[in-house]
Amino acid sequence: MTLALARSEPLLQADDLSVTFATAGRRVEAVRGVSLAVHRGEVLAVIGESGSGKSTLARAILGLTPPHSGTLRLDGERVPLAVTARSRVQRRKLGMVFQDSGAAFNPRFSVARILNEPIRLLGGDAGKGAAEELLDAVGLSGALLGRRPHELSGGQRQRVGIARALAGNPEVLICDEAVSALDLSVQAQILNLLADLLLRRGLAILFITHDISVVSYLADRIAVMHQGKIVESGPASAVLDTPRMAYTRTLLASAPEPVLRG
Ligand SMILES: Nc1ncnc2c1ncn2[C@@H]1O[C@H](COP(=O)(O)OP(=O)(O)OP(=O)(O)O)[C@@H](O)[C@H]1O
Repeated sequence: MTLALARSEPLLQADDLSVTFATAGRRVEAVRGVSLAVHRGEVLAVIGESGSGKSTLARAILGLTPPHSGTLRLDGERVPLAVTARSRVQRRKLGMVFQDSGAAFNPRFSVARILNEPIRLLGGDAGKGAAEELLDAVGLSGALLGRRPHELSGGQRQRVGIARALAGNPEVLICDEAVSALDLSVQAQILNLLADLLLRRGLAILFITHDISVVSYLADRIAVMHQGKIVESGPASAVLDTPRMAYTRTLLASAPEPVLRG
């Protein structure tokens, strides 16, 4: 998917990020010294089994779970790990797509309200057809603006989730299991949409999934996470075709056939 753009600063760069949870007298090192970089027009997939630390890594980058050490840069600019007024503004460069975006929507809100909330919050003009433009960007008709989440299909809800993530005009999309809850045919449509947005908007995508069958289509590079660490990374074809680590080979061996091939 990589655009033929001159290499500059990565849009997203994390160095030596670590996150530790202390619960009930037990320390869990969920993310251990993770470094990664994603450039404009590029998809980096982070794969790993459940509990390997993928979601914690995403949450740390988003400032939802502060890391205890490491550095984070967005578009070359250092972002404080702790959430501050300034880091909140800096993190507007990030958009987040969750596994089941619909579950996060207020069931009483219309699609228009779901989209207008972040538009207003980010200082945009919610009255000027911005929500309709967002729907258009994700391949949905403005006719859905009056619908409630339960009146949408799973695929439509995920498209609205992506539209909401785009509301702040982010440069980086962090997709955490963004297609894992969808039927195979709908997965393919959403992967195509993400590929399309990547090219049209010049985004960088960090695509987190336990499901290796979806990464061969979208990912330029793959980082394999195991017990909080990145144990192997490289171009997608190299990691998928000639994995170096036994862990990666086991992970790949347990994967179903790819949804789409790149
Ligand atoms: N808030 C928390 N408090 C304590 N431990 C946590 C917390 N969140 C995650 N963990 C632990 O951190 C480790 C990594 O979890 P994480 O959810 O990041 O993994 P994951 O790869 O995203 O898995 P999954 O896909 O199942 O969510 C696990 O051992 C998990 O139990």
